[in-house]
Amino acid sequence: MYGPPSEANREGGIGRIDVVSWLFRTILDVIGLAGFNYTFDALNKNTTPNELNQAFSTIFHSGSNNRMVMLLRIISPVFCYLRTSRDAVAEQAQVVMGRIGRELLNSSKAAIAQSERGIGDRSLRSRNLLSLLVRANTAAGIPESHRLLQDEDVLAQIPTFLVAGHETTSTATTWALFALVQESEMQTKLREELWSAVSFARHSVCIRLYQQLVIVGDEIPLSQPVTDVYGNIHHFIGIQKGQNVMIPIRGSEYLQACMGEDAEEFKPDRWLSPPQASNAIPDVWSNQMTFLGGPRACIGYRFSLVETKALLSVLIRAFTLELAVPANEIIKKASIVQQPLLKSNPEAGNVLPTLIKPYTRA
Ligand code: HEM
Repeated sequence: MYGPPSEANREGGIGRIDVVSWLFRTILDVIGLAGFNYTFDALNKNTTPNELNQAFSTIFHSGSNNRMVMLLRIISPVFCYLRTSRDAVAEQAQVVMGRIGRELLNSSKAAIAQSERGIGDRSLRSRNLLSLLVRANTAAGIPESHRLLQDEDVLAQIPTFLVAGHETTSTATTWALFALVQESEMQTKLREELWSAVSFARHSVCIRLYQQLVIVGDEIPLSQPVTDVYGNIHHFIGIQKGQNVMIPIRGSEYLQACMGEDAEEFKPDRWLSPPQASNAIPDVWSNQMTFLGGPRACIGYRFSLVETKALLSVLIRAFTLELAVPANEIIKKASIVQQPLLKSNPEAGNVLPTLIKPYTRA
């Protein structure tokens, strides 16, 4: 794993880092503070990962075999009976998460009770997803009929926000940087725009090209008839209640019919005037299904976009970035989200080796 730019690899002001691991840590710190006012301190390389960080890593980064089992379990509940050696460890980690979650919930309740009495922390830091949930359920003046969440319901949101809000955003930002390190002209153009503080809207395309999530639903409408391998023409696909459906979000966003012939190109300027046909894509944001659409759409998409924009803004303004390996060395590994791997060394896990150099404005 590549660490921070050390003296050993710092040549001519150039450092070599692994973008994946540093973004992973950054987003963990962000979701900890913004989600529950919890300090993971993951960016601090000198401290041992704290208990929740360890529990979280155990549950969600427990090896490629587990990912395979996880995918199989999504495909069919039968595979839920398949135990892996890591299941017991993951269950133990869940106990730790539950305990810490309860502590966070109790301190959030105590802080809200204090602030209602006009004492305690009234800063922005005391406002986070957990405290908003607790406040919505407990604050004086909320009618009894609106207090719908039990403690267990609130607690269940902690792992939900950690899972839904962590790897998704860190991976989106990783692929955004992957696109930018290969297009030095685009990177320079972006840097100029950022220095002149113009909108970030164009960088949405990085998410469009690389992000992918497995989802579950109960109905598939077809915009055009489809002919199956037996020659039968289908105008709709009926699915049974409880059946799992995988939506190839990434595939839908490469559709030339919607995005034009250059659909596969990294071309941020397309968003200055998006193809008319892309309006047909069901979405909550920017003519793309990255965050899905409709009632099951991502509830954290605005949060995620703000995070990604803030990170790109800070990084691109402060550094010039280059791939530290040839681009064809980076392959994409499909999982819940698609991650980068080194073709010559997949055992190294998800990495994106990158050379960074401080940018000095002329
Ligand atoms: C680039 C980043 C992200 C992507 C691509 C993404 C994508 C998605 C997608 C496709 C879904 C629908 C999944 C399904 O129905 O099965 C979803 C749901 C969800 N997302 Fe995100 N997400 C991102 C970031 C976030 C963040 C930062 C948070 C929270 C802080 C978050 C919280 C959620 C939650 C709670 C759901 C479940 C919503 C529901 O079922 O009502 N997501 N996300």
